[in-house]
Amino acid sequence: MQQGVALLDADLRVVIFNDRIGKLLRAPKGAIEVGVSATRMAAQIPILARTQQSDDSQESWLTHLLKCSTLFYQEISIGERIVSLTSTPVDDGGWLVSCDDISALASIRKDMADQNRRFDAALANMPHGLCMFDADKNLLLCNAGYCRLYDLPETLTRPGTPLWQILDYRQTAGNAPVQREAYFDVVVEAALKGSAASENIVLMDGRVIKITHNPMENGGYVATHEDVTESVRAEEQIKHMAGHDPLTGLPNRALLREKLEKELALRKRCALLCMDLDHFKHANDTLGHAAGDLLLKEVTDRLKKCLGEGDSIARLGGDEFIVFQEEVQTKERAAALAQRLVNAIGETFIVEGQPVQLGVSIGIAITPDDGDTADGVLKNADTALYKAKTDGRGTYCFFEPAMDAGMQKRRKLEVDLRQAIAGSQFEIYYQPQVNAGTEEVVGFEALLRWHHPERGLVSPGEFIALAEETGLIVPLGEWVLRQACKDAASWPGHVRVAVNISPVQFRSPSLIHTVISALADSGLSAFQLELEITESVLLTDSETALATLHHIKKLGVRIAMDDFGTGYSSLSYLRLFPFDKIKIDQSFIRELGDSKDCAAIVKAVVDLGSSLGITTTAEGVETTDQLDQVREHGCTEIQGYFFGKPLPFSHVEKLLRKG
Ligand SMILES: Nc1nc2c(ncn2[C@@H]2O[C@@H]3COP(=O)(O)O[C@H]4[C@@H](O)[C@H](n5cnc6c(=O)[nH]c(N)nc65)O[C@@H]4COP(=O)(O)O[C@H]3[C@H]2O)c(=O)[nH]1
Repeated sequence: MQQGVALLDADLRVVIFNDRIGKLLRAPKGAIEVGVSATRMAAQIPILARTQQSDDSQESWLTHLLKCSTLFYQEISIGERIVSLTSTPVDDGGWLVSCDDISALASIRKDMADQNRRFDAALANMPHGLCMFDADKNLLLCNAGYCRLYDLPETLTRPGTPLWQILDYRQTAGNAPVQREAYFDVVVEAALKGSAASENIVLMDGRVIKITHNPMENGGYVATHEDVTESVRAEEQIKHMAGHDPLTGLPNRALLREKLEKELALRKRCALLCMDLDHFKHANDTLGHAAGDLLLKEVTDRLKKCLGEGDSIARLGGDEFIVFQEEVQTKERAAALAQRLVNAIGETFIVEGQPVQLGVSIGIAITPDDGDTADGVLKNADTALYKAKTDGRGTYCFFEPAMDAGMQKRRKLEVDLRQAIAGSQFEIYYQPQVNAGTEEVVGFEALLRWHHPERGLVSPGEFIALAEETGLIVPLGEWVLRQACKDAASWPGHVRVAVNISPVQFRSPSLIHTVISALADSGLSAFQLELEITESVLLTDSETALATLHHIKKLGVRIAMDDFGTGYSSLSYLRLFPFDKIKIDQSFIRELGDSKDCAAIVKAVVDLGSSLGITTTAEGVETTDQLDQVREHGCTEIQGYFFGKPLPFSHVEKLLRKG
């Protein structure tokens, strides 16, 4: 038997006992014997007389036995052991005393108490709110985090508090869910019906609380409440950044495409206005990028002000914007918006105290007529934009299917052009320039020709503009310059070669280096080289352009102003730079016979040239009549079919040999 037992009679004397009791109580020998009284036992075994420290009873075993007749239970520490001591009154007035080693049980109980304490502490320190409600939506328990989250008074945290009472309080405190009904449906009712889920609930004070609720077996639910405002904001920010342009805050291409796809699915009639700022690159280059950014923000503000209700705007990058106009029943509505945009951007901007003039070109496509996919509509609006730009910029243009064919042709030409540059399909033709008096050849103008594998000889009028737009003119122009120098190096020293330099090529930072190395590689004297530029070179960033011109002129290379008279300010540019030559545009020469004005202009230019000591060349002289007139006006040099069409290099050699 594990238990120790002893039976006491009504006089509290031992009637019977087993050995185990003495061992468990660590009784000295003879302390428990038949006939021994409880008082004597207590004297021999002190713990039986000691007042209890634990339990509710403050009595000792002996005191209780002497005055009481109810069951008495004690736990006593004896050395390392915990021993239970139970004294049960028996019917004839005696007691049955039993004791047991409950050390193992006591240790389990202690562990459980510790665990409970730890659980309570964890509950109190939990950063999240935790609450439990029963099936009738009455509070079972909540932790400190829950109270902190909603600033609940203690009276509302007591078990039994109805949920509606807590929510009413939160309503007045300003932190109830914004959509209280929805909160009930998606969280409370769902949990009570037995489904576990997680929901983000927005509160009246703007915070976002993630509520995770789990149904309990008894029909109630337990929920955690976590303040996720910060992470939701961060997530929103990241999402916003993915769909927006950081500089202007406008939606970007990805977001625009998304919106467009949605509208297209509804088959609504909307307008897409694809915009490109005119002269922005120049402003950005001259003012610097910081000012360029300010300018773009200002542009954005102006564009926004032009929009009507339901219209939206996006930035595709650089100086490209898109306006999306909803519900466009008539083209006039889109045209009116486009005109407002053109007018707004046409007004002078002031950036860092500097006036800046921009413009905007707009291509318009209407859905679903001009495309039923986002990419299709965007492409067509872009095609119309290209047309608006070639129509002279600062204007708008609606997409027409015929434009598409033109655009495809242009794309094909671009592909061909790239292949041509890589595959050496170019050749330079040379057109003689003669002295007006002696008719001696003084030079040749280098004119580019393209031997297209399918189309045969293609003239520069068809591809120079495209080469400029795509930037291909830079490598192409460099090839012309190097080849022309190489060819001219075999000519007599007094025969010059004139090479056209495109404004795009002129702005390229490598131009000066290219000129120097073309001369060095070919061995051509700098004085034999003439660069022909048009006034558009000086139109933008004239200070840098003038510096480049001076640098090249210092090398000994001559500079000619081409197409003189076709621009607006040819005359004023003559004051800015000491040109070596003015080439009077062939449009004046062609009209010489019919227009007195043209004759007067040619005369004025020649006079101006002679007073400034500048050579004047009449371009496009085809007839004896034209030749006589330009000679009469005093032109120094002549170029035109009258003296010779542009010829391949091999013919030039023969011509020069003939003298
Ligand atoms: N009807 C008529 N035309 C005449 C007469 N005399 C000359 N022409 C043509 O007038 C153009 C003169 O060249 P441009 O004004 O510099 O105009 C050139 C020039 O601006 C550009 N270009 C040609 N080659 C190059 C080049 O290597 N680089 C650059 N950047 N542009 C070039 O292409 C333009 C056109 O070149 P082309 O077709 O070769 O046309 C040439 C020439 O063939 C004439 O008596 N009657």
